[in-house]
Amino acid sequence: MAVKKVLTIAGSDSSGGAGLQADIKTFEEYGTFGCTAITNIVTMDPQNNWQHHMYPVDAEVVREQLTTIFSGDPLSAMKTGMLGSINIIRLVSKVIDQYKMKNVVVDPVMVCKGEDEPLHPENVFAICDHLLPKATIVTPNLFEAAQLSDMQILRTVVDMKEAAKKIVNLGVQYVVIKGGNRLEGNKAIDLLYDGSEFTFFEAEKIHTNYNHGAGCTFAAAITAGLAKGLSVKDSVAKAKVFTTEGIKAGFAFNRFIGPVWHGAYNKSHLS
Ligand SMILES: Nc1ncnc2c1ncn2[C@@H]1O[C@H](COP(=O)(O)OP(=O)(O)O)[C@@H](O)[C@H]1O
Ligand SMILES: Cc1ncc(COP(=O)(O)O)c(C=O)c1O
Repeated sequence: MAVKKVLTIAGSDSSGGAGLQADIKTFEEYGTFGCTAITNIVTMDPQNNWQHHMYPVDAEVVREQLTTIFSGDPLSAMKTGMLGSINIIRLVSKVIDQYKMKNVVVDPVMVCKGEDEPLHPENVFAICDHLLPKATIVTPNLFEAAQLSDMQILRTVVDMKEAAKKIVNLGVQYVVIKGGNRLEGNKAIDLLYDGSEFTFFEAEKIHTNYNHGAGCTFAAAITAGLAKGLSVKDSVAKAKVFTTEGIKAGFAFNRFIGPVWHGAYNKSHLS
């Protein structure tokens, strides 16, 4: 059987843990073939407390990358990460229609970990208007879920349920809200909602700071699972285990940051 082609439209994280680097590493671990359209190049400054700098790619260049990618056989699934501008969000929306894409995973990246303001608040509205009605699943963390649902910061599972209902009302088929490290308690709880049923996915909370790229890895794993024909629920269940293994194997990249290791799941399951 031919290998399944999958796409990420995302920013580049040169440190290798997050962004499109996380995505293609994860796609590869799942045995799928990853294509990338780069929207931003993110650099981090070790002389300046790891301050992030964003170098946006022109929307026209993103369009050319997408034309390259869609010039062959159809893709089985796609995900979006850091999109950066309304023009790029609109472009992605058009491409989903033009190529009749199914299995669309939207990771509504608004901040890099540790920050608490959306980089571009206007993009939140554009994601809601142009992407969510066309997406199979959206994968916000607690902060992003609060932004999408126009709620205050989410603190409890009850808050997560309320936000999930509001987000599905925006037109997306499924939402999975990642409680992760930020939810109080000793479990990392994620909540999947399809408009009628709530499903919880739980793992022991791992006490680590080395979880850079966990969100990207989780969304990329869902994307690859869908491409391989898993249901949404099974894709999320497998992505949860895949990401948890990655976090357990996280390591210090330098004194500022520690990425997950995308190869951990297969290493532990194959050896
Ligand atoms: N410390 C942790 N222990 C266990 N699972 C975690 C931990 N931190 C995050 N996760 C899980 O990793 C996945 C990504 O979540 P998160 O890190 O919150 O996303 P993001 O990178 O978008 O903020 C989710 O399944 C979440 O529950
Ligand atoms: C390009 C890019 N995308 C996404 C993210 C978000 O990463 P995470 O998966 O840790 O939330 C980052 C964080 O640095 C990034 O640089």
